Amino acid sequence: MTGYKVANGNGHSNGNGNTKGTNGTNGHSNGHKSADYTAQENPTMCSRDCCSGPGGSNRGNTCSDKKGAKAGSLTGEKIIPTPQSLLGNGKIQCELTHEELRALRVLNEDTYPYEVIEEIADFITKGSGMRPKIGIICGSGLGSLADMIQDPKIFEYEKIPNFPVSTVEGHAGRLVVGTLEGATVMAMQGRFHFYEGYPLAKCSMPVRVMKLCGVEYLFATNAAGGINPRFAVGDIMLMHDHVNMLGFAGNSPLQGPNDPRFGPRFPALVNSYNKDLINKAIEIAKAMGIESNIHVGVYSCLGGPNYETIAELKALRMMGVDAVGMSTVHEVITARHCDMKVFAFSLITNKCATEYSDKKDDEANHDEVMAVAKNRQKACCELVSRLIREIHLASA
Ligand SMILES: O=P(O)(O)O[C@@H]1C[C@H](O)[C@@H](CO)O1
Ligand code: HPA
Repeated sequence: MTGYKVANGNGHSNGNGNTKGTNGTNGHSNGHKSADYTAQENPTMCSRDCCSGPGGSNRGNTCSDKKGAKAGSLTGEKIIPTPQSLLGNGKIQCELTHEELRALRVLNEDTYPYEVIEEIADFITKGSGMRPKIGIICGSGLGSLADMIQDPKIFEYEKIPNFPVSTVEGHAGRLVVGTLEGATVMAMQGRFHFYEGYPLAKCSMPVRVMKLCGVEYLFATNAAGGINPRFAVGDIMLMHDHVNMLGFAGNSPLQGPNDPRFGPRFPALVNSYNKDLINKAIEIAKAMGIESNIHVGVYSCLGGPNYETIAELKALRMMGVDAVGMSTVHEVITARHCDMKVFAFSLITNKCATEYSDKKDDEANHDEVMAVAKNRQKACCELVSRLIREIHLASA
């Protein structure tokens, strides 16, 4: 390993296992045409595939006319508007305001336009009266990182326009803006995971919000399984690289049209993890007396929500992966795309078995992940706050 001053030599060992739908625009012939609908004529709308599925497939064939739809029930069931039926071909008029329609469209889109991200960032900077310099993403069970923030302004995700919501235990679902060690920061207490059903661009959209709020440094943390046999539960692995397994499968947060206001079409990802910050973190760990619990290594993100099979873990190890999780990589890609400096670490919450065994102990589980995170939150908080202090002092 080059470039890192790990004194205990127990860190990274590279390599070898040791160390949308449109509404009724075609095909719909059973009595009603989407273009005929107005709020006045028809306050309710059929939500079946025949009306609201892609292209109006007319599959249901039970929806005979708009009179039937207006009555609100054709077969005794309640008929409700759907996003697809409302957003179809632009000819539909309904009682939703322009803003509500736009919000529905954004929630149904995979990617967020620059202007929408800008609006979210404005909402946060105006609401907090701050332009934070450091963004923090709290991993599973590591929400206490955000509890350290002084004079916090708290934004519940559900109250932020066009923001997704957190669905995972251990991810509170709020954005905390304030100061930490003198620096202005914003922290996500709860991130979005691919397995929650969000596309990767949506999972990492908050990183772009951070950028437009003024954030220059991204601190991303996660709970991860240790594959490197030298890692113990409770250790911290500073990420110096990653293997993007979702990318191997052709999935990226940068897929789709590229908006150059965020960054280039083809960003380079070598040196994604800031070496100076890694070295500073190692120095801090020495000063804290936890040097023997610190490693530098390679993280890989799988889609989850299932934990990995033994064969998968063996394969990851052969690829040089030291720790495995279900997040962070797409956030880092998005951050590097818009030229943020990145510092990221994994808290090793469980050891991953790479040999077959009947021992139940070998099975990862989320309760254990949360319990270990709770136990180690103090050390993680101290590492983060001391590093932020260094950044702040260096820029003062
Ligand atoms: O958000 P992170 O990556 O810290 O959460 C990890 C991965 C899964 O969400 C969960 C599994 O226990 O913890
Ligand atoms: N695998 C994937 N994600 C995880 C693990 C794991 O073993 N532990 C915590 N998050």
